[in-house]
Amino acid sequence: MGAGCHVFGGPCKSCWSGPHPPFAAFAAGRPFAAGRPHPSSTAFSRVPTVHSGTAFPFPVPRPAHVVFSPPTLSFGLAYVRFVNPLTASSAPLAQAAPPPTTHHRPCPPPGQRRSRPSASASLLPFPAPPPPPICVPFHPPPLPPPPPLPCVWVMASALRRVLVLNAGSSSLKYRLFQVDAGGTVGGVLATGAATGIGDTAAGVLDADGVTVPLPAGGGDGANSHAAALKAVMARLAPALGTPAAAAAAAAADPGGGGGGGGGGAAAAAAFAPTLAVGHRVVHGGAHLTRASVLTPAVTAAIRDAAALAPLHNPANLAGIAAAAAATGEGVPHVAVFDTAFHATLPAAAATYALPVDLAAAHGLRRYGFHGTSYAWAARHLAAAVGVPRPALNGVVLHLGAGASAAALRGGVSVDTSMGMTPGEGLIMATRAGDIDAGVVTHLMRHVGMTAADVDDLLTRRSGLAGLAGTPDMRAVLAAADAGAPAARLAVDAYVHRVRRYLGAYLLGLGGDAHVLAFTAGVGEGSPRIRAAVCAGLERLGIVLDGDANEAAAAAAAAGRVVTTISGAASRIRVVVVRTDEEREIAMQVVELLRGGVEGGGGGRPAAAAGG
Ligand SMILES: Nc1ncnc2c1ncn2[C@@H]1O[C@H](COP(=O)(O)OP(=O)(O)O)[C@@H](O)[C@H]1O
Ligand SMILES: CC(=O)OP(=O)(O)O
Ligand SMILES: [Mg+2]
Repeated sequence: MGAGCHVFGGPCKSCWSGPHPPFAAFAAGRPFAAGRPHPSSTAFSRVPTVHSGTAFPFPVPRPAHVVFSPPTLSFGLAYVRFVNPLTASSAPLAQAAPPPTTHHRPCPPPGQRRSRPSASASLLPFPAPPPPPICVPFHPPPLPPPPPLPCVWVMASALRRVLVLNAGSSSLKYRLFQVDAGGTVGGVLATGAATGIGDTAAGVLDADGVTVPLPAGGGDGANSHAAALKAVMARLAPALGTPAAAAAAAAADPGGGGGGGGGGAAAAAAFAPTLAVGHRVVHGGAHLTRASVLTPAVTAAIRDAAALAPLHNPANLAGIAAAAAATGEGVPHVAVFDTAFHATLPAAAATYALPVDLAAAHGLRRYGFHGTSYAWAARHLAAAVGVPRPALNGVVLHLGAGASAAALRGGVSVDTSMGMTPGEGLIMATRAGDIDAGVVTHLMRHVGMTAADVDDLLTRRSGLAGLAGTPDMRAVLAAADAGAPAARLAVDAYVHRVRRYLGAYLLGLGGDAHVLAFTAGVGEGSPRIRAAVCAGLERLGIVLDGDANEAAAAAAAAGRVVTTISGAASRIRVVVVRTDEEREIAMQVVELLRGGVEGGGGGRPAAAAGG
């Protein structure tokens, strides 16, 4: 960090010697111009040492691309320099790049050892240096390079809206939030979801309750994320007010009226850098352990991690590329990682019992997912239970289409059921969860399946879909009620798996849990599953109140985030948390850009981070 550059705090003498150019531009009502590079853009010393104590000692990337440099303290304003999220051209960005993941290193002939990996490439805190690894060739699928964006300056305190994009494999959900002058994420200005992306049939965009077909046969391909994003940005143009979004609206609706797509000229005129975009990114790999402004280095690391989350990261990257192209310059993009919340996993919980050299060379370890949902739960549970967050112990069950469990000790993740990929752990809508690795080799040796076949089987054709013929728990429960044996077995196996993890985590917490929380589609929607999970656990201190359990959905529908469903005799408070991953992402975006609290996704509670 350059002398005098007080990250988050004081004047940045090494950046600006005279009036601060972006502030001058802002004061004059002009869009901010590209700034000259910060002379010390590897500086960002306020990132808390999440690798202290029991935390996993991974190198925490220092987001060199973000430099808070208030020029004049009397104004109380902070500027954030956002460099190009997607190109890798500038020298400071190259410095910021995380260590290369080892699977990109060239391999010697199979079976031969390669030279010892560098310290920065070692992923686990092994006490003794491991022997040189045996090389196993590993080739992640190639992904197209994202489009370039120029450097921009944004005044963080000017943020008034955050667009959150959650790009799934076949869907693109979005929500546009209002942000007030104090940085509080407020009302929803627009919401919607594009579905059917990648299908041969036409996809649809459901925007604020209005369903429209996605454009088919366009120049950039029908039913692609890019096509869906284009349609979404056209709908949002009046609210977004970026020149690129306005141009998209004008192109989609040259008449300028109706359907939410008009107003392009007005939007362009009203352009101001008051918008940020938050992206849900499922896998951040070993190095992206907190919400990060998208830079070439960050984007490259997400691409590296795509091999570990093949259902999710490629879709996330497609969403990022399409959104960056749609918003144009002047808009910071921030990635919020599912894996980040689990950066605190102790080594014992994150380690696979594999040869240490092989694991280190190839990043074979447990990461954990659904961290945005757990961060949201942790935000709300401490207050609901009445303990400070750094003292909060409990178990959270995120039971959605993808499902996982997490144990929180001291408000941070100390164990979780998903592993290197989001395939481990609980039975899910279409994923098998835990399975003997021998099943995989058996299928390959004796059934003739390829790795891709097994991937497809375990991630898309298993779970509830494999057991009961439908991925939807509501349909499975209805079939079970109608007496279908396969559906009954599916429910029993599902509940059995959840209880296996619940028991393990309660034991891991030494019986000292304040709270058991259910969240996500099944966790929030099904009193039956909640009751089955909690049945007979009175001696462990878990006693449901049947009426409260049945009434929880109504409380959630009325806007309540945490609803208690346990009775007075319950030592452990049992609750339903209405998860809101999009709002959590928006909050982390604002927190990051304003330089205040360092994100609930950072694996440490805000208080411990000193924010
Ligand atoms: N009332 C309900 N009872 C049981 N399951 C439900 C209910 N509502 C939704 N679900 C299940 O929740 C799942 C979707 O959960 P959600 O958290 O929205 O998943 P995701 O975000 O991973 O797509 C679906 O598989 C659906 O079957
Ligand atoms: C990580 C994961 O499984 O996400 P989802 O539940 O959205 O599929
Ligand atoms: Mg989900």
